[in-house]
Amino acid sequence: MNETLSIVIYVLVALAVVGSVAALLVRTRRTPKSMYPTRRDANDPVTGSAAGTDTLEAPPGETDVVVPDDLRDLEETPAPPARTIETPEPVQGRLARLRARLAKSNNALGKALLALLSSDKIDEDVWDEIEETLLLADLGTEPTMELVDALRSRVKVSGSQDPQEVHAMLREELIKLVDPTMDRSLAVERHAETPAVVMVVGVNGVGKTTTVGKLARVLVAEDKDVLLGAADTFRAAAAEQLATWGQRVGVPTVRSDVDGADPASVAFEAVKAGIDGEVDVVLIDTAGRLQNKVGLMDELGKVKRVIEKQAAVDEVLLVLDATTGQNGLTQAKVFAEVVNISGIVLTKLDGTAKGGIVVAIQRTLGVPVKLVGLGEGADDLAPFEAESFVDALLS
Ligand SMILES: Nc1nc2c(ncn2[C@@H]2O[C@H](COP(=O)(O)OP(=O)(O)OP(=O)(O)O)[C@@H](O)[C@H]2O)c(=O)[nH]1
Repeated sequence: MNETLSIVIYVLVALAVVGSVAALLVRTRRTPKSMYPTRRDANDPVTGSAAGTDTLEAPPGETDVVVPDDLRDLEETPAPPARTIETPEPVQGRLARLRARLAKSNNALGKALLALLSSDKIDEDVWDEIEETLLLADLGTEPTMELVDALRSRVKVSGSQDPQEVHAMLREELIKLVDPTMDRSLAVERHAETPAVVMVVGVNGVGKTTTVGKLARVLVAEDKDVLLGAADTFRAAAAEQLATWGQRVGVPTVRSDVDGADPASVAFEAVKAGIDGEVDVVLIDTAGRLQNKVGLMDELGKVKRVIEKQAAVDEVLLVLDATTGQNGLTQAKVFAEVVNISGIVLTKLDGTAKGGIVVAIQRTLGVPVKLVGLGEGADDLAPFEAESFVDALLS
């Protein structure tokens, strides 16, 4: 009897022990995970993963940095209710579509040049017309002269009037002008301790916010962890516009709800959140500043200096609107005096036959065009490649 009683007691004790261990395990699993509890590695989940059914992940935790007075309301956009995150179009498909669009918008230029070069006899009048066509495409005076001179002497030396041969020569000379040797890669690789930081600058209305949104999509499609900083505190709706772009691909946005808050502080907080959250890339949108307003341009320099207190700025992308032609060049020069521009984003190339501006800008600044905007759609941003650009012009 005694023996039976001890067995029953043993069984009860054993059951109680197993029960409490199980309860402990379940509770441990339910403990919410912080974004990256330890150093991030390849197995960590990607915030805002491109997977079509993912929901938004909470933005990085609070920072312990002292927030300036006018930024008391600085906040990261609260995680919105679960929503479907868009999957950006893969790079290859996007490029093929955009190439076709570029070819279409520059059709007039390509057709005019080929028609001229196909004439029975390439005489002085034809050369004059070629010159005029290139100038109208915003190639700029010096590059136009160089190209026409080079082509003339090649045609003379070869004695060829065969349109196909002349076309091939024109292609080669144009590629030389666009310069395939320039490094057009984007510096978006994370450093050991800090994210890559990309600042996007330019005058108002050129497409900065749209470019930041499109670029975030490209990076998310490449499985990068991205965070946006809305340092455009000048235009009230800009932060909202940026946060909407971010939400679409599941990327958090650091912003201030105070109108006219100090943009440098917002940029600082964004980079801080990027460091704490161990993201790969922080993209900073800035206000469209009028390049003739000295105060605003000084402010842009300050934004950069403040960011650099915590992390290197890897790219400063100057956004220029291709439809503004030579005016864009004047803007570019003023910006280059305030910050070191590392690359150009040429937007609205879909709406102009003035693709020649690419050459003029690169010549003036000595900085490569790295990206081109070819439409208002979310995936209408393409890396710039000299050869395919020229092929699109001449197709
Ligand atoms: N067709 C075309 N439109 C574009 C392109 N990029 C931007 N846009 C449009 O240009 C307009 C201005 O774009 P935003 O991104 O708001 O310009 P922003 O430079 O941020 O403007 P501010 O915030 O006022 O400084 C919007 O209507 C965009 O849809 C492009 O590559 N092609």
